[in-house]
Amino acid sequence: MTSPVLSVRNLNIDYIGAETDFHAVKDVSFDIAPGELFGLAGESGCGKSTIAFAVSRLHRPPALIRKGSQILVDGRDVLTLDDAELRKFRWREVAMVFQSAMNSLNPVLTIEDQFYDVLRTHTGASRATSRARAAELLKLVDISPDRLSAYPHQCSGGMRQRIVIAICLALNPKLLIMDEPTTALDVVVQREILQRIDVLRKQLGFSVLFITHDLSLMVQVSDRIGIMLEGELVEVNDAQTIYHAPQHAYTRKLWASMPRLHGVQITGEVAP
Ligand SMILES: Nc1ncnc2c1ncn2[C@@H]1O[C@H](COP(=O)(O)OP(=O)(O)OP(=O)(O)O)[C@@H](O)[C@H]1O
Repeated sequence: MTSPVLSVRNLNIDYIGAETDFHAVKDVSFDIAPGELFGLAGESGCGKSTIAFAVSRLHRPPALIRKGSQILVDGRDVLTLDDAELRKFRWREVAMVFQSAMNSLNPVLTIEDQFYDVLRTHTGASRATSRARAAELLKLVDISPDRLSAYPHQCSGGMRQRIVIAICLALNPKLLIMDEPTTALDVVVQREILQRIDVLRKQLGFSVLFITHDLSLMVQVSDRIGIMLEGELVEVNDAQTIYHAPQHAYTRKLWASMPRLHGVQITGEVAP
């Protein structure tokens, strides 16, 4: 078997409180293979975002990762990285698209400058090199390079979200983490963005950790899915099994709680 890009082993995360600690992630283990799109689903508060932040080493106090937890990216434990190693790790190894990331673009910088910021800092790129690379990246997400001179407020929500994804792909990360990346967008735009991600990961070979509470959307785009319940990973299966023959009682309960899609395709293509 090919070595996984991400291997999470016995991950335990607490939120430290004044009175008591809250055990938000309980002994979670899973792998993501190269090029795989792995979905993490479960109701609000089950610990999905806490895992996403830990994998990108963006977790902050009061979140505390317990001893004995391991997060291996390409075999290297990211929990042991020092500050200098972390600067190289972020964007190059793992990039993260947050919930409503479209609002994270700097409103006073043009789209070109937002790319330049990342490319100059991490690769020392000149303005001309950065501009050429930014144009290439925008094309990947179906945006005309004419937009380079625009400001974020001149772009639609869906376009801004795709720009954030393009910036995330600028340094060819091995893993793209998308935490509810399209929740704030309408259904058609959501679908377009996820279709684009599906094409790109096949073309460029990166893996994706995709987080949403929307299981119907998830089965349409994921290879495998992990179901979380109150901090525990209760089932990991391929998308077909999660849809047609869920093994865990909680997965069945999740399905029962949402409108079932008819004619859903789970071959990687999003159903029309
Ligand atoms: N800074 C914090 N301090 C204390 N508890 C927190 C903090 N952040 C999150 N939690 C708790 O940890 C648990 C897991 O939260 P998390 O955001 O990871 O869930 P989630 O599954 O991503 O939910 P959602 O889908 O609503 O984003 C929740 O019970 C939440 O209330």
